[in-house]
Amino acid sequence: MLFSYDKTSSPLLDIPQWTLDNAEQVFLHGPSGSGKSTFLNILAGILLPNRGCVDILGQRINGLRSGKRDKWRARHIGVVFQQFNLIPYLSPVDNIRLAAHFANTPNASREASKLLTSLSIDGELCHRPASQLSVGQQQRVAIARALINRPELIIVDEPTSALDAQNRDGFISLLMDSVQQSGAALLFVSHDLSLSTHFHRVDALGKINRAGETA
Ligand SMILES: Nc1ncnc2c1ncn2[C@@H]1O[C@H](COP(=O)(O)OP(=O)(O)OP(=O)(O)O)[C@@H](O)[C@H]1O
Repeated sequence: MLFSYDKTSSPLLDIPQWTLDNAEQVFLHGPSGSGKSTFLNILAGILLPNRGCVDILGQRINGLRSGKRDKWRARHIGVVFQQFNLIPYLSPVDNIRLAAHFANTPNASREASKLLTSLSIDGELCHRPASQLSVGQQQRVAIARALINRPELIIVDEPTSALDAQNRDGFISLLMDSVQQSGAALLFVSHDLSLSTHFHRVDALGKINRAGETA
């Protein structure tokens, strides 16, 4: 798979092959600007490779039209991005119900409340606008939102960089517990190598990216 933002320049990513097994938990690291977030966006079908293909669960996602790709992502991939991307004026419950709506997931309200309770967001907090939650609470809502459609793959892009060590460890253990319970595969991107001990496999983007070798 080859990718560059500017098609006239040399590729940012040139990844001959990379695979993730069912239920595998992989930590991917690399220096700032090396293309980690870009790689995640390609795996999630938000960006398309210029050449090559991305197959997830037997589906060639770069072969799907944009609308179908969005639907497919909603059903099969849960994402937690750096800024959480919660809708600020919607409550935790409504943020999660919206994600469920995109994937036609049934019983979303009941499931959303169950998930939020399991992540210690309950009572009045569930109905407050997301903008009025603390960073730690927003993270937990983002985890719940990533899990609501029972995705087979969860992609997490360094949501811990703004946290102190205690909150960071809390976030990682909540995430790992939730992912283990759901049986999903997990790809977690960070440049903080100290977090890598929690994972089955550790990959360096520079090792899997041929463009990185020559840069
Ligand atoms: N939309 C864009 N258009 C053009 N160039 C971009 C775009 N997004 C990112 N880039 C560039 O692509 C390169 C890789 O960016 P990316 O965000 O994937 O790196 P990263 O490894 O995730 O970095 P960080 O660890 O700092 O988050 C950087 O040089 C960045 O400036």
